[in-house]
Amino acid sequence: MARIDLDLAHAYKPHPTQDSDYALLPLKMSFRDGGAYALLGPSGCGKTTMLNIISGLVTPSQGTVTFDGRDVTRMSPQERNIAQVFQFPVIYDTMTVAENLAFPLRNRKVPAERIRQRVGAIAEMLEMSGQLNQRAAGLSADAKQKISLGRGLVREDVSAVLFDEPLTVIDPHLKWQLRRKLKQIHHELKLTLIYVTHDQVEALTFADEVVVMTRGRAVQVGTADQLFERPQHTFVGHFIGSPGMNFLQARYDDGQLVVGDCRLAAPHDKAEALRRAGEFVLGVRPEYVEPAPEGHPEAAAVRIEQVQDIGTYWMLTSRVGQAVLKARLSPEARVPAAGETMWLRLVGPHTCYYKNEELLA
Ligand SMILES: Nc1ncnc2c1ncn2[C@@H]1O[C@H](COP(=O)(O)OP(=O)(O)OP(=O)(O)O)[C@@H](O)[C@H]1O
Repeated sequence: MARIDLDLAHAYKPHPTQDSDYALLPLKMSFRDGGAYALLGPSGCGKTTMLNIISGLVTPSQGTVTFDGRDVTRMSPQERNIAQVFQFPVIYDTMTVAENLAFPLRNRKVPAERIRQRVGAIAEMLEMSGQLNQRAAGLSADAKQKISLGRGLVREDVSAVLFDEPLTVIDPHLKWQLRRKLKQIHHELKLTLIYVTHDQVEALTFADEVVVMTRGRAVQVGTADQLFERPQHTFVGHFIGSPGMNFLQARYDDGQLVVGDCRLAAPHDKAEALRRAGEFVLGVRPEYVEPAPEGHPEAAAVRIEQVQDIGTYWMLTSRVGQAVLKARLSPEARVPAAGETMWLRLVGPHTCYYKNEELLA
């Protein structure tokens, strides 16, 4: 296992001049030895590029990759000792499940007894012990991908195991089970795992820390809780959560926050930073927008546009000035009707404030 440090940028085209020429803008980042990470972001944000730079399939156009302080920037995946699992199964159809799992170990001349133990342990973790002597050719796509996962995890001496959307071909129910399994395997094997996905649920259930990426930038590295509670960038607020954070244009005026036509009391501990910022964006998650009594200093009077029953909660859609405001109400709350005016609290301990997309206070 290794600690991985990136200090680099990457452009596929020569002579990049503007931000949009880069697949990865200049970044500095570390992956802890034995940590489970997810690279999360929409299509084209640079996740696969980052993964391929870590594995050695792509050489960064500038900067370095180090494993435990050793410069590996120009080394191949073999020299870096990386295991990789791709979207689609990479296995030998003519071999049995056991032979497929053993293959990476045989290649490395691991003693036969150790291979037997390790293949047995991995098959058990993946619940494939009963299929060890079956030929891979006859297995379902799900089972074949499980073998690919097993082949990625079977070696004990790898620097890291990298996964590129490995559950794409897996049936939704099994996907859920395998995500949990991978997390459990991580706890048992203590391997450094890096997992690319565009699915926030997949990232948040699998990883200890999630790297959120957009347009070639890693905008925040954090635990599920940190990404939910204190998004460092508006993209994180928007991308994490369902629906994401509400964003409202706001300005500071004489000890108050002006949002649309409403004047709200500025939070004491953040008032100075907001005064200095002048204009900013107020961010509040639908989960933290609460009904408030009429005239509450931290609440705005809003007109309810839509009320949806989501089963375990109500989702209100309202408007503050031009902006849409979503609120998630518990089933015990009094539910307003569309067209009603209601007071909703926007300023509270969970409210975040942004300037130029970055967290300000
Ligand atoms: N081999 C390549 N040559 C040129 N441009 C590339 C190459 N691979 C990726 N890109 C570009 O680099 C940017 C980042 O792509 P990348 O595949 O890393 O994103 P991603 O987040 O993994 O997206 P996806 O989930 O769609 O794979 C995109 O604009 C993409 O078009």
